[in-house]
Amino acid sequence: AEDNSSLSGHAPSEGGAGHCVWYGECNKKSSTKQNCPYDGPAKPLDDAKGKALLKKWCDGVIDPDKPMCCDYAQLQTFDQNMGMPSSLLGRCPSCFVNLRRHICLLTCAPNQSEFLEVKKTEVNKENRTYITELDIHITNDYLWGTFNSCIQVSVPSTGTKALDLMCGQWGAVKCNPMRWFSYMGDKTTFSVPFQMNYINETGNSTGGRFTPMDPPTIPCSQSVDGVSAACSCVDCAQSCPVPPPPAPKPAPFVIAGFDGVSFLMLIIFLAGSMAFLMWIYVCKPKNDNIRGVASEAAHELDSHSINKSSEDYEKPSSFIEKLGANTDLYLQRGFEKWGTYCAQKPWLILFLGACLVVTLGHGVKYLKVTTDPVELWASPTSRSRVEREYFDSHFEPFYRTEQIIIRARNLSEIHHNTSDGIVEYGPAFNRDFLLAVLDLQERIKKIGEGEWYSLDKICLAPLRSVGQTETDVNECIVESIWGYYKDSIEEFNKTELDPAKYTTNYLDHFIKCAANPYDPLNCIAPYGGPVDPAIALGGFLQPGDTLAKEPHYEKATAVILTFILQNYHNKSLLSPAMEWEKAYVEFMRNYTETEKPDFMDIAFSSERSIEDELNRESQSDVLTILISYLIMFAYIAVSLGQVNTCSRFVCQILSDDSIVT
Ligand SMILES: CC(C)CCC[C@@H](C)[C@H]1CC[C@H]2[C@@H]3CC=C4C[C@@H](O)CC[C@]4(C)[C@H]3CC[C@]12C
Repeated sequence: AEDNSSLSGHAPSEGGAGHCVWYGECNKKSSTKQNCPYDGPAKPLDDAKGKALLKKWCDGVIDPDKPMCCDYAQLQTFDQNMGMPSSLLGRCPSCFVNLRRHICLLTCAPNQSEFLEVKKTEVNKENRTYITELDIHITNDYLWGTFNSCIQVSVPSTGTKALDLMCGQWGAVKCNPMRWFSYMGDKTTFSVPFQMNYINETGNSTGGRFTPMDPPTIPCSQSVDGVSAACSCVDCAQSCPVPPPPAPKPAPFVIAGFDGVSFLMLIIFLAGSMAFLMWIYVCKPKNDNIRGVASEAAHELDSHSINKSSEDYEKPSSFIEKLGANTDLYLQRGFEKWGTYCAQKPWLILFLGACLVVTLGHGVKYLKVTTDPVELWASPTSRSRVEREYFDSHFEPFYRTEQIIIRARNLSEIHHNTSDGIVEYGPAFNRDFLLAVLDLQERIKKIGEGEWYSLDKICLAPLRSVGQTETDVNECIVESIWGYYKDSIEEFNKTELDPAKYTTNYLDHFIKCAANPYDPLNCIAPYGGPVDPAIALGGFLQPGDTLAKEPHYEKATAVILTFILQNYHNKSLLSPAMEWEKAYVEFMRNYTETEKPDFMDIAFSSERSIEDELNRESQSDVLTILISYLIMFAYIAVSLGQVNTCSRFVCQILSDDSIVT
């Protein structure tokens, strides 16, 4: 190898036009070709096929009719090498166009020397000199613009991000523009012909000799030509629909620093009481007779007296009044007779009464206490209920969910040293805390083991093969952060070294999986599917944040375990699930009361919890209702039954005077 520094160090030619640094291909390197150094003016491209290739890849960047620094052979190599990035990034045109622009300029721009500097050349067996190392001066704006437009592009066939494959060992999560471009410029990377050192505008050691390449970039949320569509939401966060910001809360109603409503009520109460007292003590005429309850003269009350008929009053009564008084009279007489009869034949009456109660009481057999919230709170004819019914009977209802929310208590944040500086993790990432969560999760999975209602028989296991007879709990969907570590402490304890020699551990692994839960190798949970970080973690949203804005999952303060069970429209198939849920609630109650470590705060719920609660409430009501009925009966017996001796009533406290009517 010969260091050919004479090729470098061109001052931009007069008029700032620049010239070529290479032209044509001089050496073959496995699948790609290495260019020949050429230090002269650009040459016109006369080849029609070459122009077609330029139109295909560099439309609008390189003018095919003007002289340039590439020949047809180079354009062919270019064309051959674009297959791979095109299949990875082609889903998102703006990203791909951005990336292509600099490769076009690099390959063909007539003013190459303004931003390219050949650093090393070698001579091959045929005695031809070819380029092996090159500096590319490029602006930060371009690097960041292109990076930002490509970072989220996904590769659906592998379930990864395009930059997982294009950023070398960094993967998409730890990729940044410099890491990405240096990987693409590394001569050891497949299909890269020579070492290309991307030198960004700010890190200039060139002393202004070069004008950095600065192709314009298009954000991924914008269309490339104003006609075609922009990149989809999957490939570009900026393209995702943003929910309208919530309307600002109305200012609280406050009077003199107090809650407005309470304050007004207090004023009204005080004014009312004042007015009432004033009226009593000041305005009320001394000899005014309030028409009282006890007034014998009061017409209305007195009209109920059975001893007088309506004619006994001086004032003639209206028809309605007469009707009322007569009805009263007949009722009174009728019941008087009936009462006397009962009192004369108490045993017969008691016997007949008992018979009646027993016969009617048989209806209790058909009594059903409704605890299904849907039955209770939705009208059977409401449209949503009818539609739900139809859906459920054809496709089965939504799964049964069992959820446990575990919050870290009195644990501090974790500071983790990474190649991107110190990253702060929320207390939910405390090692002991997570291990305790795993322990709890595994014990819940074992509830009912070996019984007819064990979890593996009732859970939702979508990846189980049809007709499979042997079932395993590990096939059950469990949405838990431990899915990222395959529910294994060994996986959890694994550490690695990243390219910058920083140790990476479970924390880095989490960041990687939160960014791409579908990563088939590293992040897929044991059940065979992804774990959504927004469901497995809690407490990571700062006030005002939404899930739409790439939340910082690593700030989580709580973890959530979700177990998903199969649900059936046909309620009779639900008994194993009901039984398991009962055992689960029992277990959780016991765990939170006796075993829960101090650093955990636990809340749990099961699908049957609402029904259980309704059941419990209606049962606790029974006692209340019984007692109030007893009191009512006692009152009626005492006040209407003319009880006048203590011997007839057990209650000694009630003296004759107070109850005699
Ligand atoms: C898949 C990954 C990581 C790499 C993706 C970027 C590839 C496609 C880029 C990076 C560097 C690029 C090369 C840079 C320089 C030249 C020399 C030119 O005369 C023909 C094109 C050619 C050969 C480019 C082809 C495309 C290329 C290989």
